[in-house]
Amino acid sequence: MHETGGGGSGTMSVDLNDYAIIKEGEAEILMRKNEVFYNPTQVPKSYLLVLLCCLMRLLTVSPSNNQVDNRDMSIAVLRTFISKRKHEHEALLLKRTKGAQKAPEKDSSEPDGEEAAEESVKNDENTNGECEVPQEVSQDEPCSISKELVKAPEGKGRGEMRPPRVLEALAASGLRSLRYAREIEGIGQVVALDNDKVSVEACKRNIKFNGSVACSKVESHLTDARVYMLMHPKEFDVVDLDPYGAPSVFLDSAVQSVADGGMLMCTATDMAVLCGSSGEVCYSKYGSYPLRGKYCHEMALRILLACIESHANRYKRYIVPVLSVKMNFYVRVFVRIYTSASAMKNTPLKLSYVYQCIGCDSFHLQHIGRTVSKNNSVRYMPGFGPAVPQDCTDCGKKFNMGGPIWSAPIHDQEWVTSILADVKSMKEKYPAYDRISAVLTTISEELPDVPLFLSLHNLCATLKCTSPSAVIFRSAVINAGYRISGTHVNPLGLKSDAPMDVIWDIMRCWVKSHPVKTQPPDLPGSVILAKEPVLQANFARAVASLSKAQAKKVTRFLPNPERHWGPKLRAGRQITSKHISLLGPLALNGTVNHENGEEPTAKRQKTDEEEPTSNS
Ligand SMILES: C[S@@+](CC[C@H](N)C(=O)[O-])C[C@H]1O[C@@H](n2cnc3c(N)ncnc32)[C@H](O)[C@@H]1O
Ligand SMILES: [Zn+2]
Repeated sequence: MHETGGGGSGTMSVDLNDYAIIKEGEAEILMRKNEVFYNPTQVPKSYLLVLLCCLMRLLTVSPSNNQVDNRDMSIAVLRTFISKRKHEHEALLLKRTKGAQKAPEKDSSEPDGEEAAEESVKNDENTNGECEVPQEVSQDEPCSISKELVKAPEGKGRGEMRPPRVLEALAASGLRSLRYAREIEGIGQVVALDNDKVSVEACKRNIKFNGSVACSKVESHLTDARVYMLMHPKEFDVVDLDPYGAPSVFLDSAVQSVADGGMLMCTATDMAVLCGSSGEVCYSKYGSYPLRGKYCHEMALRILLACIESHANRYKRYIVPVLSVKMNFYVRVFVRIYTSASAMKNTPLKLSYVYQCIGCDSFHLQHIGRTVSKNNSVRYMPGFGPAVPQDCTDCGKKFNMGGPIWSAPIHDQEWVTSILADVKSMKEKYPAYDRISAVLTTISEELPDVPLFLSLHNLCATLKCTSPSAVIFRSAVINAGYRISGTHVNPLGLKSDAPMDVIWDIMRCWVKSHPVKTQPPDLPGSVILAKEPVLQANFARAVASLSKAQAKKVTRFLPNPERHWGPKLRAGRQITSKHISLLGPLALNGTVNHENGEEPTAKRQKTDEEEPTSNS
């Protein structure tokens, strides 16, 4: 028998023989042996599905868990968040001290960013939507740091920073909250919610099992997270959403619960929806149309960001993404949230529609909004359109239109560098070190201002030619005067600021020296190759054709850790013949086939239904 207690929350008798102990990082959680289902993707809300019963034999289990990546990455981001916030706080105090010295008659009641934002809102209401702001108001600078930050209820003196409070809105057994509390120095209270009674009981048991630090820092509540977040506006420095499937129903309340300058961390695992298996479902959940293609996972990230921004805008708030990752079979974004009615006007500049050719997969972005600068002011205008003619100038086919997507940067490279440096300095603290450091390394080399990416395989499939090596192709792009990088989303993806006509010219030149068999003349590839290239591509190897990490042979991608790697069923669900027909026979292994269940096939069958009807 084990008496768990402490933190003033009473004691509880637990017969350890009934449990397996699952350890991850410094946290340990108890799983009932006779019920245990250790879902390698999520720690379940109930443990009915007995597929991995061999685990029951183990007393202590080390999770081979791809959710570990998710939690490790979140811990890494949180560590950087705490250190950055400290610096911002010190800078704010310094600014205030200097301000007070310059104008001693002004006291701390001077409007700060938040009050200024409120004033800006009032001004907006008075101007009846006339969108002009003085140019000297910085368009990009996050303009408010929470007043709460300096209230320091737990601090010793005025101006001391309060330890960040974290809300894990969908906590299940509490493993994530426990890791945050036990592993992150300087963290404040962690509130773990779940609307499932069994999960909350498990969470409470686990808090006690993890000893005094956990007991003093982590609290667990049985409640609907949406209601709780609405009841606690701007109260949490960090809100973590890690749902089964789509986070969309939680976003509206989550964006309201984050303090100014705070962070929202949000996972979405409904990749099939976000990647275009049923565009209308994606539209109903996220307000954007996905497009099927090799870049669909990056598009998924950008759809999620656009959706969060749209919820934030409803409350005169806006987001600043610091890190957006596609890992395994989910996407997760880390965004800061600020309040400013004037900065919010920039949102349409950060969103775009995407036109994707149904014949050759060329894609083009169209911004929703633009600005016009005149004298000392900026005027906000709708974007110019259309960005493309009715028919693709490369192959003559029609376009599908997707989006809107977030087309501004999805990472803050300074943050990425700090997170990566921090992760490397504490290697042993991250069970998923290899994976998260590889992802962060690749992200650190991504072109920050290029949304979406090309697939060399797709280009070659369209032309039906052999593929140049990535190094040769990258060299040709660089030699043509453009930039190119990899993407963490896809080992074969290439981000470039070269326009599509340049890309096709490079490929036309490649085909001249690597001829293709004659094809029917109306195929997109034949139409493209029928034109002479304007640009004469130079395939001589360019110095920058390998990224720094590639040149140093630093790992950028890891192979999947096991066969049939993919999302598991929601905990507690039985696999039935219905699932097998939906998910394929591999579902019997508890996995959804990654290729079939998650990502639409690369070169899809183009059906008549996919062709947009003509306007006439
Ligand atoms: C994927 S699990 C969370 C996993 C956890 N974050 C981790 O890292 O181990 C999602 C949890 O959300 C809970 N949930 C679903 N809807 C909820 C709601 N409206 N309010 C609170 N919890 C909810 C479920 O009961 C489930 O335990
Ligand atoms: Zn085309």
